[in-house]
Amino acid sequence: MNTYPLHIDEAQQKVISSLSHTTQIIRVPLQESAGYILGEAIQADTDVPLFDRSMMDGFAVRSEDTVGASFEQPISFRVIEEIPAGATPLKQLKQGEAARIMTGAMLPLGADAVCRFEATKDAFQTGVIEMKLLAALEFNENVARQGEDIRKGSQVLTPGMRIGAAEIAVLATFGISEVPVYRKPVVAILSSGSELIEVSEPIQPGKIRNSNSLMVAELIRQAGGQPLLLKSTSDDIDLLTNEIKLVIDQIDMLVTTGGVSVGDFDVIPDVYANLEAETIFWKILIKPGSPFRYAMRGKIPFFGISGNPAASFVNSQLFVLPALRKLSGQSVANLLPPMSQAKLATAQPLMLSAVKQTRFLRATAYLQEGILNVTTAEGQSSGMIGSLVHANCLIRLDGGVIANVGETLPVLLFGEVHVR
Ligand SMILES: Nc1nc2c(c(=O)[nH]1)N[C@H]1C(S)=C(S)[C@@H](COP(=O)(O)OP(=O)(O)OC[C@H]3O[C@@H](n4cnc5c(N)ncnc54)[C@H](O)[C@@H]3O)O[C@H]1N2
Ligand code: MOO
Ligand SMILES: [Mg+2]
Repeated sequence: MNTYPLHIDEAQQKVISSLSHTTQIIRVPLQESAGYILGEAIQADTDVPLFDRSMMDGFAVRSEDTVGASFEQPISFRVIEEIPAGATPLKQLKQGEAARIMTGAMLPLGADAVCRFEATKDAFQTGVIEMKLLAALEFNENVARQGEDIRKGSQVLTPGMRIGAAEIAVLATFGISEVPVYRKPVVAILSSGSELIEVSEPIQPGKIRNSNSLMVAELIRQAGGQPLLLKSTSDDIDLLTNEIKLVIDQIDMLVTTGGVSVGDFDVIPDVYANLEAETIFWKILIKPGSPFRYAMRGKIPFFGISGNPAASFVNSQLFVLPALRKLSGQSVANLLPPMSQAKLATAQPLMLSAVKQTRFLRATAYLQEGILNVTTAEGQSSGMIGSLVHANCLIRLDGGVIANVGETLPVLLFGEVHVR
């Protein structure tokens, strides 16, 4: 184990390199597949579109027949049939002929362009047998060609992609109602602390409600893990050990909150030792969240995150979620949290302690005149949760720095950014 606190970058690399991703594939119904990581490549077994089709409500024509058409000199066409979407055309277009056609309908043989109703004279009413065209059309105008979107045989989705709305649309298009995905990593969450009471319990002197468990569970759910909430337990080594033992064979990761500093009742190191987990490192040069402890029991990583709620949040963003991305099989260029650059828009410069710690300040990033600005939230103490509610990012400030107003700083975005 390390004898000195680790730099954040080193600590993150140690976590990521200690893990390998799950390869177990399950099949889930398409409508429940969002948030899963795709486990197999998806090949296009047909062209998309499957047939040449109209992009407009109007008339299918041969573009060569439209040359010279204008408002002053319309060209007349004989309407030979009507083709609604979903129907197959019965006739082939010959010179001077048009077919009334709706958006999405199959183009008749012979046609190579579609004119909109708006480019014809008095053609909105149905049943007209003569169409007068007011403008010339180019070859392929208002036509979607077979395979122009996706070619048969091409790989449309690759393993490791996170399934969202767009991927669901593609899977639906190819008739994949059962999706091969990696099983979601199961992450047990256990909050330790004799002061903790359940959310539904009335408040008692000296006690606080357990807010960490559900917060961490939600972060895990959003990142594609399956949270497994254990009952929060007092700072009792045996009780905590047993609580974990009950589930140890069914989990991929363990997150404990609290009990990792140097207090008389900070018993998490003993609990991990009881479970024969090997400590990889303890303490990092960050604030909040410095007493973070990382251990491994065989292949199962144990994340001993700090009990202070804001520290719990930061430890989760910096360690738990990148680890989850790796375990879940997600192929992203960088498993670390996505960083952006934002201009410091506070009234005063940020003055930091000279201690060589990387600070993660709760902050709000917003767009103004195309530039990402950031202001710090009121209340940066590790125990505060109020300031998290209004924050959408964490400003990263490396040790011993003064950040001036207008300076560009790295920010870890975790929420939506709005325009101001
Ligand atoms: N002598 C020292 N004391 C402390 C140090 C230190 O270096 N020397 N480090 C401080 C720092 S920094 C942090 S961060 C905290 C970390 O404490 P623990 O991780 O051991 O967490 P606890 O002691 O269990 O609790 C801390 C704080 O958080 C509240 N808490 C705990 N669990 C929950 C929960 N599930 N939901 C809401 N709030 C929770 C708890 O009541 C405490 O107030 O240690 C400092 N001390
Ligand atoms: O690491 Mo603690 O969260 O700095 O207060
Ligand atoms: Mg403590």
